Amino acid sequence: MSLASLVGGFVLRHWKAYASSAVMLVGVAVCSVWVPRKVGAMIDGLAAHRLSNHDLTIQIMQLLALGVAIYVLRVSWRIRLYGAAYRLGVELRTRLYARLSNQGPAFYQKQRTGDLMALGTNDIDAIEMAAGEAMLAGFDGTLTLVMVLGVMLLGVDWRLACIALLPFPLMGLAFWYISRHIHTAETDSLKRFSALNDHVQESLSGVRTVRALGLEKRSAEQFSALAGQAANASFNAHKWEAAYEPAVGLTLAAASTLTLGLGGYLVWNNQLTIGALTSFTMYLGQLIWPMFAAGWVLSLIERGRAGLARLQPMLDAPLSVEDEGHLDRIGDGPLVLRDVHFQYSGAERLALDGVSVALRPGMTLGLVGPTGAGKSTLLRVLLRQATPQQGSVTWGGHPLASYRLDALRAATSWVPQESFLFSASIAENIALARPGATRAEIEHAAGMAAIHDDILRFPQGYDTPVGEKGITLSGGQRQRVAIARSLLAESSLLLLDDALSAVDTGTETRILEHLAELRAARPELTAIIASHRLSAVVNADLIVVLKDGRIVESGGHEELLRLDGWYASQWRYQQLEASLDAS
Ligand SMILES: Nc1ncnc2c1ncn2[C@@H]1O[C@H](COP(=O)(O)OP(=O)(O)OP(=O)(O)O)[C@@H](O)[C@H]1O
Repeated sequence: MSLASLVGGFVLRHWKAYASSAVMLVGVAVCSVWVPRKVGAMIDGLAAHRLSNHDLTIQIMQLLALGVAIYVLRVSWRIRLYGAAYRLGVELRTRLYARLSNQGPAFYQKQRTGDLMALGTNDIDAIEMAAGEAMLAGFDGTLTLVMVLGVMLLGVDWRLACIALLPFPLMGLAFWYISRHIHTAETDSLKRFSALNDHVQESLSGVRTVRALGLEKRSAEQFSALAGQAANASFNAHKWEAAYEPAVGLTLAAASTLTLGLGGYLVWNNQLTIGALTSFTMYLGQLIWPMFAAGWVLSLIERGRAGLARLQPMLDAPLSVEDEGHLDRIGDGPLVLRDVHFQYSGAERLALDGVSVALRPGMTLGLVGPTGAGKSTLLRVLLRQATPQQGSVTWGGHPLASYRLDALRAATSWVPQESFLFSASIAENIALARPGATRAEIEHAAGMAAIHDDILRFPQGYDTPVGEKGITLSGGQRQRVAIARSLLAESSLLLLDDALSAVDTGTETRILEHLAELRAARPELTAIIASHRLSAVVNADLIVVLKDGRIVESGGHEELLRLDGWYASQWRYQQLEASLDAS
């Protein structure tokens, strides 16, 4: 979509605001055009001694009234127009946010957070300016230009008007040349600002790592370099914008010279009065605004076009996970993966290579294997964050893709390896999965996740703020808050992705006991526990060992020990490690 159709469509939808602004603008233009005529008539009246003191006072009062009317109308129409234009920013931001929140991990793997943030702020600001400031200056400038030219041609002297207009085509040529450079410079400026934003976002998110590695100086140098590049790019755009001013100045100087030359000649030959020449010169002065407005509008339009060119691909980016399902209730029946193959884009080998597993409702699957074996990827397939290139996944007798994403998400609770806490209280963080949950339900879930006692020790208990603006929880505490969140959701599929890795074995045992109680109370709850620590999966109904994306062993704990493969050797190793730790 072009900027013109975007802004045009917006103006049509908000035509009342734009139309009332235009009416007020016409009022401003009429009043402004009237002033020089009045001044010219006053001068001629004074020169001819036709004006009495009383007449002069009345005329001066009328001029003052015109000035006040112009002021009031200008303020009112700006308020009206800006009041409408800011809504375009809100609309675009809402669209961008909605699109981004529906994108999956594959999209975010290719995009930089700081860049997306810059799009939502700087670039949309530029587009908003094109619908507000540019429309304002464009309307105002065009109307003033038409009226002033009309009066100059028809109301003062057409010969003067024609000669004064001679330099204007050259100015148009200069404007065209400058605006092309502004577009390039603005595109570069927006890109550089994004890069700077990205650096700030990344280094602030990783500030502890930056400090721990002593990288402050290097990070500051990188920031300084990026800030310098952003400033240079912005300066370059402003340099081009500044080129409008001399073009306007030169055009006006040439027009004034030509006018005074011809005007002087006409006055000398009694073909023009001094008052008319004064009016004409004042009108010429009134052309300064439309000319500056033209430059300003062109540069705002180029800025808006550059912003839209960066924003549009994000709004149009295909969803990395399509939501084309129609079923909104998960059917009864097993969760079945059949010959699932999945390869990340750009990866050289398959992350899942022919995986087949069937889980009856209520079963617990333990997913183990060396690092990089494909455990998290398998969970991502179940979450529909990754779509297998081959094979099928069905749940309750229907392919996963036939469910609506919100239905799937409501039925699934996922605790990722790195759990994220929002800037809110602990209670609010737990209740995210079920916003209407009572305090008793939140505390019950926290008890199941073995975090209740820790929470009571925090300064404000469950109301303690966490996340960026609150206290920092330990990795284990964060994991347990995330587990509490997932248990509160009461969904039918629980996915734990190495979610107990940061808790000690005693806490792990307590959580697993609570999970066993939960499964006894809710026999339909299916759980998949991916873990490096085998103690987390010993009681699972089925344990699957993944290696290089393939299932290399599967069975119950005892069965796998008897098999004496990777699982058995890993079990012995981990048992030995635990006994060494205990001694
Ligand atoms: N986003 C990605 N893009 C490309 N390759 C990826 C991506 N995520 C994972 N991989 C690769 O896919 C393979 C499986 O990774 P996965 O995270 O599923 O393993 P894992 O068994 O969960 O590992 P860990 O136990 O270390 O968490 C690995 O080789 C990994 O490097």
